[in-house]
Amino acid sequence: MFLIGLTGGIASGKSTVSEMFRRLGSAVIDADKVAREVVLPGKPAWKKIKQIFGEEFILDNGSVDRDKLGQVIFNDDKKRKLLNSITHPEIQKNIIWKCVWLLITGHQFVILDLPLLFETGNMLPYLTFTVVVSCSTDQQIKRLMSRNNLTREEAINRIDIQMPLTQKCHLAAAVIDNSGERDLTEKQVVDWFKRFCASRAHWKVRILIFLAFVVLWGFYKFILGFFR
Ligand SMILES: CC(C)(COP(=O)(O)OP(=O)(O)OC[C@H]1O[C@@H](n2cnc3c(N)ncnc32)[C@H](O)[C@@H]1O)[C@@H](O)C(=O)NCCC(=O)NCCS
Ligand SMILES: Nc1ncnc2c1ncn2[C@@H]1O[C@H](COP(=O)(O)OP(=O)(O)OP(=O)(O)O)[C@@H](O)[C@H]1O
Repeated sequence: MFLIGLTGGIASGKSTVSEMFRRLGSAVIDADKVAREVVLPGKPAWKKIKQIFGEEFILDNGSVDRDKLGQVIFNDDKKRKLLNSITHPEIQKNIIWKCVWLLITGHQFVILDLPLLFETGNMLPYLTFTVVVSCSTDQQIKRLMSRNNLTREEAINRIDIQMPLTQKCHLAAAVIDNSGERDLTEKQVVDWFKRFCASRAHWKVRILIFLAFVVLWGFYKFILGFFR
């Protein structure tokens, strides 16, 4: 299985790109969705949030008040680290189980859309390849302001708490530029998908050569034993 870590800055276009990979046939694990699953009412992380952050972060219907929690953790390093220490181990476990399930069910390509891939580093040892989705800081600010209804200051603040996008681009094996029109991004996605397919084909050939070698070696030993 090819497990491809997809990351980027906040609102740089990770979901947009992972949706393009999904349309080409990849399975996608979205860490933001997993982060929502692990805080569903009654789950261990939900209990800890209720206990540590307080009842005021739980809505009447029992779910976590995401807006309120966001207002706090995006403005307070200590509280963010605290929330991370509650949610990240649960998110990681859930992702690993999802990967095992996708492996068992025969999926060849899995895109792991993980915003904090390089910040936490937890999933890096399991990945075949890393891809960063990039755009300019100005585009990030504009997209974040219009999607999340934030002020410019709030948007800049959310960008600044993550590792700089330029640094992520240096760490990744590939960069997909999402600063232009969506169809330009899609062309790059198709191109990378073709390369992944070619790379998998190379692996298949290597495995076949190895198996052929093992069979020939066994046959050679058998013949040698026969004439002794
Ligand atoms: C604070 C929460 C409740 C806000 O929820 P909300 O629905 O408003 O935002 P959402 O979850 O869709 O996140 C949007 C983006 O914010 C950024 N972000 C979220 N959490 C963090 C964090 N702890 N540190 C840095 N950036 C973060 C990511 O780029 C993410 O894609 C939520 O983000 C959360 O539970 N965060 C902690 C878990 C986490 O680290 N998630 C990130 C993916 S592993
Ligand atoms: N090439 C593009 N041109 C214009 N708008 C775009 C482009 N790509 C993405 N967007 C818009 O920018 C916003 C952020 O995109 P998206 O949700 O894919 O980012 P993300 O990196 O997944 O965000 P997050 O970090 O919050 O998970 C969305 O409203 C999306 O529709």
